[in-house]
Amino acid sequence: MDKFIIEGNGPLRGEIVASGAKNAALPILCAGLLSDEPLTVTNVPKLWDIGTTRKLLTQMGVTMEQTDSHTYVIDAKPITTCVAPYELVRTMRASILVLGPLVAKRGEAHVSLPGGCAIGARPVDLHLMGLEAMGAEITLEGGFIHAKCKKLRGARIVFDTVTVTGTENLMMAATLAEGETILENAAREPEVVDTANCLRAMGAKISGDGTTTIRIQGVDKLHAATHRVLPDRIETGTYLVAAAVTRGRVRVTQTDPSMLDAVLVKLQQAGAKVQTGTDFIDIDMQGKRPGAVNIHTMPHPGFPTDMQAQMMALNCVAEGVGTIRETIFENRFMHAQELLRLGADIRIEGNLAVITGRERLQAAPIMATDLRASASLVLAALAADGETVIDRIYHMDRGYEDIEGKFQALGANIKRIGKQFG
Ligand SMILES: CC(=O)N[C@H]1[C@@H](OP(=O)(O)OP(=O)(O)OC[C@H]2O[C@@H](n3ccc(=O)[nH]c3=O)[C@H](O)[C@@H]2O)O[C@H](CO)[C@@H](O)[C@@H]1O
Ligand SMILES: C=C(OP(=O)(O)O)C(=O)O
Repeated sequence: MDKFIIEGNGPLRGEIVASGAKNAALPILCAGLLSDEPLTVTNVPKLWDIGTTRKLLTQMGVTMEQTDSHTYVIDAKPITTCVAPYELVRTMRASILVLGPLVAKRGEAHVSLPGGCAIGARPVDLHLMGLEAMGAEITLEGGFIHAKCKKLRGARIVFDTVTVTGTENLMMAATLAEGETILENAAREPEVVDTANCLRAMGAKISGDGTTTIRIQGVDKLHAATHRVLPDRIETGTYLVAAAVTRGRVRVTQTDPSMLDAVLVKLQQAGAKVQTGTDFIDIDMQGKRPGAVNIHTMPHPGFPTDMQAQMMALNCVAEGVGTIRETIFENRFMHAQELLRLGADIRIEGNLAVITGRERLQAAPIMATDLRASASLVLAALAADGETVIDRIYHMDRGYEDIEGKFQALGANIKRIGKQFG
């Protein structure tokens, strides 16, 4: 199993390019199932989850041809089966995103129930409730969701909890339904908007994405299109926090600062000088130790839960006491146990973490438990004295392209032992 060896060696300095967003690329690749004509997707990040999506689609008979390092052409015309098997779904929960497109276009779907994961139970009841409201017949048997419907019909669907993939799944399904679908209390994440942009390029009639009410007027069919995936705001944010943790100065280019408002405000509160252009963000700690910040995770445009672990790493080395309240997932503090092993001072009370910053952390062998937890451990290791070995970093390969390459470009002393991904 791959490990990272990281030696904290002072401030990170330099420039990196943001990759395409994992959480937009995944629904967009699945949107290819909605048409019998090809969908070309560019700026697809090189990640494990993209490889898993490719396996998932190709085992259905769909072709997903890679035409250059970051471009895929999906052709769902030759589809032979509408099954998403357990072996793939269990490694990537976002596999649930094939459910809506399959029922809408093919009239049936058989998707393994994703089950719980390291960050919480993560049920999919709202995805199912929405499809049922649109006329699908849903049964659960043998660990599978079986959904059937000759033709979905438009419905008004009210989410009692904001769900990102739930919004995307139902928005995709509604593009081919009869009549109008209204999604209330919809997720406003930029990745939902990017998915809507791709669907519109395919001929879908969608309005209101980016607000809490999305309206979709069903059409008979979707057509060929090309779409560029938007930049990854969480990857961007992770490198900005890495700069803050190491008291460095970093520029992230080919990104979009408008998607990171809540994160940039917190970095400024931590003492960072932040400057933005249309497609870049500069952060400069001017050699100073960051100050502790208080975080409360919220659906977009609030502070993203996917940046919570990284901010905990920041608070571990900050001056003062910072609190983090996780309101989206019930079990997303797994990184805290490992940060403690590096000498951090963290007290957990339910969904609240109280962190007292330490001037320095000390290297120790630690283990990654989920994607963003891994990122927080890398950041903490960069600010620790000595050589930290992080095990199970395959989690990080799910969501960060060329991790070592990008950190090394910023001057970090990081190397991988084991088999290089890619
Ligand atoms: C591939 C992808 O885009 N993943 C993101 C997506 O995950 P994902 O879409 O799975 O997360 P959701 O937005 O659905 O989850 C939000 C909350 O709603 C609950 N819930 C969700 C669906 C449902 O049917 N019933 C229910 O109760 C969840 O358990 C959780 O407590 O949004 C999360 C929240 O921003 C991010 O952390 C993930 O990175
Ligand atoms: C939790 C995440 O991803 P996923 O929903 O794919 O597990 C994430 O990107 O932080």
